[in-house]
Amino acid sequence: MSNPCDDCIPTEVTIGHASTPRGMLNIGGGAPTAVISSLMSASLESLTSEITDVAGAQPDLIEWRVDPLLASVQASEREGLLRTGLKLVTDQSPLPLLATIRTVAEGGLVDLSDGQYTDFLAILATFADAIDLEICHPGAIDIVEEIHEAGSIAVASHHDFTRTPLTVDIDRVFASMAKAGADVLKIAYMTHRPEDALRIMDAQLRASRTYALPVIGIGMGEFGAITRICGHTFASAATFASASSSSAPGQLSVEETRRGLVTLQR
Ligand SMILES: O=C1C[C@@](O)(C(=O)O)C[C@@H](O)[C@@H]1O
Repeated sequence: MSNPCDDCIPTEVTIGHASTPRGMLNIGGGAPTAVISSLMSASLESLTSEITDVAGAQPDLIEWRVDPLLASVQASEREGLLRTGLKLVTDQSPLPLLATIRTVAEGGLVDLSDGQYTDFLAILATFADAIDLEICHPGAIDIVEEIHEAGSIAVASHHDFTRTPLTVDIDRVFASMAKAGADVLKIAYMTHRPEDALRIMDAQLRASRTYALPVIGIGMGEFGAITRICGHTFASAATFASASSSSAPGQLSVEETRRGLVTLQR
């Protein structure tokens, strides 16, 4: 069967570098939908074993969710912990690494000042292969260039853990991400009915045809499960799956996700 997205502008983004032990991964364009699993450790002690567990599930890329670790200590201790954790994770991960600080405003665990959020992302960009950038966070747009100069990839993101926004609002979010110069555009919204999943897949397909960039669309919750396996049909460059622990409601395991992706990709 021909690719349903034949009329899209082909795009491929490389995450990581062949020169590191983590290697590199191409997403978007003709590449199969990549599977990403998250590290959710709240302590340095558990990070090492979690890396082994997550890598053992064989995703294509590892997301380090830094917010549980940062939330475990006082504000004054956070930068030191971030630097130590970054060294540990980049040294030990056998796969390319996406570093994410999910703030409370977007369903995560840590609340940072605006300056601290962007400062921490700039530190992460010096070693991590890709950086999640909450596009609505004040100052986020201003550090896209810094992320690029550090040799990393900017994955613009927008999350709503309560609902799926209206189509017009999702389209606007994608437009602001592309305008900011992001390399990958990602949305993740809570679904409560089948129509929510349809809206996400519709918007992600349109965005992939509008911008020459890889797009990731995720529906959280029960009705969103289909969005996690339909990447080939509806042009989602990557998806998230649980390995050692789940980082969002409705995630399938790496194995289930891969089986679904392979079944629908024919
Ligand atoms: O953006 C996402 C997607 C996600 O929220 C999900 O629903 O799988 C999981 C998060 O860890 C990740 O940063």
